Amino acid sequence: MKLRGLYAITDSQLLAGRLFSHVEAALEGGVCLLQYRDKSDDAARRLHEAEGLLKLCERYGTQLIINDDAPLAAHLGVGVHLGQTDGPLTPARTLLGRDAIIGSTCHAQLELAEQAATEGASYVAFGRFFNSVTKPGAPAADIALLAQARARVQLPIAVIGGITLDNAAPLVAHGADLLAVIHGLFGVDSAQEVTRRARAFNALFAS
Ligand SMILES: Cc1ncc(COP(=O)(O)OP(=O)(O)O)c(N)n1
Ligand SMILES: Cc1nc(C(=O)O)sc1CCOP(=O)(O)O
Ligand SMILES: [Mg+2]
Repeated sequence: MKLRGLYAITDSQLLAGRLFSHVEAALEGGVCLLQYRDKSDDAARRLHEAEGLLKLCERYGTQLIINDDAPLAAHLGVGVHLGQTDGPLTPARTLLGRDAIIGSTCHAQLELAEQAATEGASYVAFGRFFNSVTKPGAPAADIALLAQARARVQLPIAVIGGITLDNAAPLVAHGADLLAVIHGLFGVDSAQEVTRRARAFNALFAS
């Protein structure tokens, strides 16, 4: 499966009361990967929501990724995204199997991306490229990093942090494969607008 296009990420506060409707609207517009990102420790709600999102993803032929939680990903038979403090990649690969999609946060450090590739990651993620409402304190990354990453790491490259329709095109032009977006996709009341934005993000990969 080719990892290229919009990588939609949920946010429990932003999507409170409209998680499924806004996610379905995004899927309608086209989503390559959907990440369920819930930073709470409400295990029952997390399981219920992740199961619901998996059903939606299956209907639209989209892969679901669970943020932080490899055991939950294993329970559902889906992929996982792990940050630098979310546990090692190698045991996650053993747990989830060779076909699972496993992503790794590499901030702005090429060495972390090379290590992630060695340890079996499916894609590497760099960021934050712009000011982020969701995670303002994330370490900053510069767009020049992307050409270096392309040369040194043979994996799909995800970019994240403050990405909107107004600033995403240069990231794609400099080698990004996946645009990982929360607020720039879901930060709007109208489900129709979410669908429009999803289509517009994907159109950036058309040429
Ligand atoms: C695609 C993607 N890239 C980076 C992150 C950030 O992961 P992490 O550093 O573990 O931070 P949290 O998202 O867990 O707060 C991500 N989730 N997805
Ligand atoms: C979850 C996350 N990780 C980041 C990193 O740089 O690693 S930035 C970020 C927030 C992404 O949300 P938004 O699209 O609303 O800025
Ligand atoms: Mg994490």
